[in-house]
Amino acid sequence: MNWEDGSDTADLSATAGDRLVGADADGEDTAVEAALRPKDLEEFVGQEKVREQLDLVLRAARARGATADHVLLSGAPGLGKTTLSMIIAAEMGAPIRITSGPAIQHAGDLAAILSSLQEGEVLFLDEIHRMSRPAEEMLYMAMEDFRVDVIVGKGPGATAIPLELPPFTLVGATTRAGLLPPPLRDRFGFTGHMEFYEPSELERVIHRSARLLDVEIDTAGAAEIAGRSRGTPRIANRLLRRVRDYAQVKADGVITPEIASMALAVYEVDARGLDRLDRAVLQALLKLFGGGPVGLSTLAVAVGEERETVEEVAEPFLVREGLLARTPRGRVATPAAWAHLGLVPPQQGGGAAGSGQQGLFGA
Ligand SMILES: Nc1ncnc2c1ncn2[C@@H]1O[C@H](COP(=O)(O)OP(=O)(O)OP(=O)(O)O)[C@@H](O)[C@H]1O
Ligand SMILES: [Mg+2]
Repeated sequence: MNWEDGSDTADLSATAGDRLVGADADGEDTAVEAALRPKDLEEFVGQEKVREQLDLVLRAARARGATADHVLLSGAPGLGKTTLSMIIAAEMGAPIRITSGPAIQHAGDLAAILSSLQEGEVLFLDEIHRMSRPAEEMLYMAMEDFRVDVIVGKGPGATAIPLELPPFTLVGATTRAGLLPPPLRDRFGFTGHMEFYEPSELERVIHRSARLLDVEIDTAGAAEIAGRSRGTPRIANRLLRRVRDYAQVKADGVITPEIASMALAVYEVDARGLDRLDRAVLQALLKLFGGGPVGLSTLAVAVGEERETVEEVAEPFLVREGLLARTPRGRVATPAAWAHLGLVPPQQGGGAAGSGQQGLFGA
């Protein structure tokens, strides 16, 4: 069941995938994550709103002896969508079938899966926004009427044979809810939006994982790792494993805040979770362009990366952290960016001489 091996998420994951702070799953994550996944809602850390709402949906369905309504989970990579889908099946005492949008090329692929579902089964459709059009249309009918039309034959002689399906629960996951066509979105009875996690929640994730991995960690050590995990449990678990390696090789295996920060210094993950690429972008923006505004292409050339890498790999987190802003005139550093890199912003506006460099780049 190597469905999460990332082979269908080509795009930028080559660049993003080998980053310690990348949110997409790499090979090692895939292997370890199964063991670290919470098994029920009780164990699932944080996401209070989604958890409470989902708990009601599932309890009510159980009380009625019915199959739960279709559920859509949206949120950034690594926040727990796959985990939650498995929890839904477990809470309903139902088996789960796992597939993904890109794996369904033809409507026929989907028909084959749907027609083999058992009553009450959970069908997890990951990256549901990447499904083909014909498959999507077949899914509409399956979700609403538990029926599909299987097309037999080609051309004018083709006929549609209706096929009844047992009631099932579709759990769709997407990192891009905005890309879902409204008719599809509307067919979900419940939509859960996963938020980035608070550091205190990530600390709980880290303590839990440390226990499962049989690693000793103190409270401050967990806090140190949590603060660098970019609001994402997957990253927290990955950093924990790297810090554990360091603690094992360089110390007595116990993770203290000192060990955590020395370990993460080796991996160039700073106190705020920025890595080498993030800092290179900020540094170029501040040191070469006086804090901007500067165009994306120019910034990319300055750090020796592709435009897309800067835009899609580095910038989203920098923007989220309030370190960088995208403006119509170009990329601009915020005061927090200067502070984070320990640099002093050039004097703004005032008629003082000596700000020649500033003038070159506007502002
Ligand atoms: N709320 C949580 N509590 C504890 N651990 C969590 C939680 N959410 C996620 N994790 C851990 O983070 C890892 C990644 O979670 P998961 O695979 O469910 O993310 P995802 O949202 O499906 O990511 P992707 O978009 O890449 O598919 C798992 O190992 C899981 O154990
Ligand atoms: Mg997933």
